[in-house]
Amino acid sequence: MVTKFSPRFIALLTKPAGTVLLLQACQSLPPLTSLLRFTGIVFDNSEPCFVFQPHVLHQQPRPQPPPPSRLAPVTAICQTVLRSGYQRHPLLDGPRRLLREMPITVPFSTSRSHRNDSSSSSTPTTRDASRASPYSGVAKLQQRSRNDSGHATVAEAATAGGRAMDDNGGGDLRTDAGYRQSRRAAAREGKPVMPQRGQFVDWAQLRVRGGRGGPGRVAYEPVGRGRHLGASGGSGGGGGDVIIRANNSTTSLYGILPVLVGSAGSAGGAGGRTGARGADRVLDVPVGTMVRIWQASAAGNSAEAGDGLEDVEDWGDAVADYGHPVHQEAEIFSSSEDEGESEADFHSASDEGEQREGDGRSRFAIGDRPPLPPHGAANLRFTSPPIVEVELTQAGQVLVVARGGSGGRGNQAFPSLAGRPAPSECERGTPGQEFWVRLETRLLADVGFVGLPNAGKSTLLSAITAARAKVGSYAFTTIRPQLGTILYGDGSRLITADIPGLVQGAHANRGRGNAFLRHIERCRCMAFVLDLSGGESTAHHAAGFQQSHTGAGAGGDGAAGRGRGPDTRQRQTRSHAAAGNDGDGAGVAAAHGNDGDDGGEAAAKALIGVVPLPPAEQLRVLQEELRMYNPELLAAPALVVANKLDRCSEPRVALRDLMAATPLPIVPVSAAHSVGLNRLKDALRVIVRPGTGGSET
Ligand SMILES: Nc1nc2c(ncn2[C@@H]2O[C@H](COP(=O)(O)OP(=O)(O)OP(=O)(O)O)[C@@H](O)[C@H]2O)c(=O)[nH]1
Ligand SMILES: [Mg+2]
Repeated sequence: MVTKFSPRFIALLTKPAGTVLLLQACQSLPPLTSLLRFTGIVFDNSEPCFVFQPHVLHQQPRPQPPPPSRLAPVTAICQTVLRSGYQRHPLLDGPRRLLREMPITVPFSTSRSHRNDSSSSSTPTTRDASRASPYSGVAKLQQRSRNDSGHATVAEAATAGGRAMDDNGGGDLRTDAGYRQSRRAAAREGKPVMPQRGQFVDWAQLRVRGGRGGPGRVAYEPVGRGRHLGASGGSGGGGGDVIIRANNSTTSLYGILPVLVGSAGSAGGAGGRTGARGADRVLDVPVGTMVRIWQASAAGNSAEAGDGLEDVEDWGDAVADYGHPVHQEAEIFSSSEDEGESEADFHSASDEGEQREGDGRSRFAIGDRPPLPPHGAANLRFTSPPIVEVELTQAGQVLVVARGGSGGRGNQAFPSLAGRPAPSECERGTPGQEFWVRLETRLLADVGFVGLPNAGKSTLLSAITAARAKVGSYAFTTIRPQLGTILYGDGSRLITADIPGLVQGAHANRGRGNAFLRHIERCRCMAFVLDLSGGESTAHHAAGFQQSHTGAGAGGDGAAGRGRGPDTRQRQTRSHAAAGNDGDGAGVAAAHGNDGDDGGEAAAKALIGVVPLPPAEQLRVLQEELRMYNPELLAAPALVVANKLDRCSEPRVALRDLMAATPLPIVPVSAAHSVGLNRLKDALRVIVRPGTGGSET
């Protein structure tokens, strides 16, 4: 069938992409056209020849465009931004690329599931995974604690291990004594500690950068019957975006890498082929996550900025190290320094020859390294307001936080003048956008336990769910919210959340109140957990105080309290623990004994809940704090859990006073002695799902 080879055909044959089929126009053309995709005509001595792409012979289906529904989330988020009156940002302008299901290429496995790129050869090796794992940072921390402090520190940590200091976490790591020891050693030395797997991480801070665009290509091909060469270098592909997506199956910000970079675009090819677009990096966050974006220059910068090409191994360590400050508990963002980071740093980073197609991680690692801040959360500070503030309120909403750079033009895109040699210029791709992102998420629970410190919230959670919350006879035992699930006989379940204790002034962020109050915003219902024996304790304390002063045996009540107390792990490790209200007499008497006349300190203790207020007063304080923080919170269905019934000498009187103070339903319980818990579970179910009454007992 092929009769003649035109110069054009010869040129096509030299293409690196493969061969083409040249067919002369003949009778067999009509049936062939149904099989083959026509791509062009060349004329050779006035005889028309037809050029077809060979792969079509296999009748491959044409690539279908992605379903248009993928665009919907983008539109949705834009609308959300507009509707909610947030400042519009160029990030949200213009047409959006279709969101591709590309990997996050997180080079380690976490409790969060990240999808891997099907085309990616970047599946991490075991060695890579261990290197880049957040726990490699912990291992390093452990190592460092050994190095810095010698065996004494580790031995000390091992001793502390017997004291059951474990935090709220779960999972395999709970059994890893070395890991726990390293956490304790680090905490003692004031170093930041990574959260344990299973812990709820409610904020994270990271740096995002779109992938660099691929470079253009300089290439030539014969034109005009091969008499001279024309430019045929294609443009580079665009860099991948960094995208944040709200996902229902993600519950925590645990394990988020401190730096996310979109993959770079591929270089352009000969024959006018455009390079492939870099892979997007999609970060799944829980629904309800607040995303705040700052310019890259808004925070302190690292001395390591733009220090050229680095070995992948170094990079892995850097990521692991940098992971520590990201999850710190630091709240203050007060001062800032200008970053002084130059574009040239990035330009120098990505050389054409170093780009590897289809390997997001290597591209992420080599030559495209964004500057890292020095260790310590104190270095991540923003004084200016964020340029974008968006809450992802629905599953599937996406936000393109950093767009990839555009690909450089190949020499084909440059003008060529007749009679002059083809242009030999091409462009490098532009770097992607770069920003700081702070993510804050909130628990989503059916019921939130709200109470002053030491009211028994964690004890209650442990009693009615399978969760094992840390219990202690001192205020602020719980510093991270924890979830638990109540299972009912009919198979239904309720998610309950133990929120850290609130103090007077929490709405003004006293005692990190804001961090805790925002979790309450996401609870459908509220259970105000009160210490029913609160008012009495003050009287008991006074008695203990008098006893200690008259020398009539300090802490008699305290001894009784300890005897009754269910918490066998009571420790006096914190300064205010000495004044804990459980096992209390001795501690409070001692505290009062030191400064018995100091009314200011007593008031301060009452303020943080160490000396519990009467139940009605506790409720008033809690409701007042909620009202000051967000008045809508008080509209949520609620009930009162009157806890520590066993400690109350006059329960009827206390309950009657409480009923007079509030119209809310009151459920008296003793969490420690499992009294009234079934009744409480029923009541919780009724307020969460009205109409699903019925006794469990
Ligand atoms: N006698 C008695 N003690 C209780 C009861 N419930 C809790 N406690 C004790 O009260 C103390 C505080 O309990 P937690 O559950 O840690 O209190 P919390 O409200 O979670 O405290 P924070 O985490 O600091 O907000 C512990 O010593 C518990 O053993 C109860 O029903 N009876
Ligand atoms: Mg607690």
